[in-house]
Amino acid sequence: MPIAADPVPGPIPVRNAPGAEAAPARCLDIVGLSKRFGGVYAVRGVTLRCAAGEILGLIGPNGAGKSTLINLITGTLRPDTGSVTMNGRSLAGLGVPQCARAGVGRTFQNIRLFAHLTVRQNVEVAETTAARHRETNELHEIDALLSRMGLSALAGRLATTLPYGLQRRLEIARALALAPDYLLLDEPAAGMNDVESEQLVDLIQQIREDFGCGVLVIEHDLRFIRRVCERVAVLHMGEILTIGTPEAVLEDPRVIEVYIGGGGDDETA
Ligand SMILES: Nc1ncnc2c1ncn2[C@@H]1O[C@H](COP(=O)(O)OP(=O)(O)OP(=O)(O)O)[C@@H](O)[C@H]1O
Repeated sequence: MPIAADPVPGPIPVRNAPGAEAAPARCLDIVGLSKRFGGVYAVRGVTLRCAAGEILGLIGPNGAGKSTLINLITGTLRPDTGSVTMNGRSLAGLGVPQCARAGVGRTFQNIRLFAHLTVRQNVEVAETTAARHRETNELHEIDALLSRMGLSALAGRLATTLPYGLQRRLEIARALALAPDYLLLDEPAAGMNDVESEQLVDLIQQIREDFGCGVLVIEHDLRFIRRVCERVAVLHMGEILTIGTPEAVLEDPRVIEVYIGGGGDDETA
């Protein structure tokens, strides 16, 4: 029998929505960030302000430096120069767990769930960590997250037995359990069919509304980026080529040249 997600419920009452009175400024600031491998810059002088509650896209052809940038933000890699701050707090020198505790949640290009744990346990691990280090509320509780992501009925299944699209959703649920101020999604629509991808657009927008966190989306699917993002930054050879609205960016001749015309990924819209 095919495995199906529960219908995703409507909005949960908002507590930390953008503009809510007690909401902190949840900005992710990247200033002059550089990283070299050998003599080659993977990321060079990148400055990017991810505004509170913003859904910001990060695109660029293969090898542009997107994964390196996300790894620098999340503590997987140490920058050679530059800084990353979350809510004004420097993440310099912090490792992966400390960055997560500081408010940076992420998913991975190649899904990295705990294979030997159930769907529920995968979320539980993150929720337990968050309860010790972050201010959480009822939205971050395991059952609420599973319900929000349409995974309640699958809670007892081993995570890796889920279809690909649902594993991606589970990764988002696990990242949200950490009560992040900023959520970094690395190719969240990869491997999804059109229907799943469309549902994911709605889900990401709903997550932003409900949880009040900003979202940085790395994605090759430009149709997806156009639908979900308010601004898009283009990375090319490790540097920011341009930042703007999806319409302006995707029609920019320089972007078409390096990203679409240059043998990059097709926009299938
Ligand atoms: N650990 C590493 N050692 C050496 N070079 C690396 C390493 N990681 C990345 N690079 C190089 O840095 C550059 C940027 O790679 P990166 O993976 O960040 O690009 P990307 O935009 O994420 O590409 P893709 O879309 O294919 O995932 C590439 O030239 C890559 O070969």
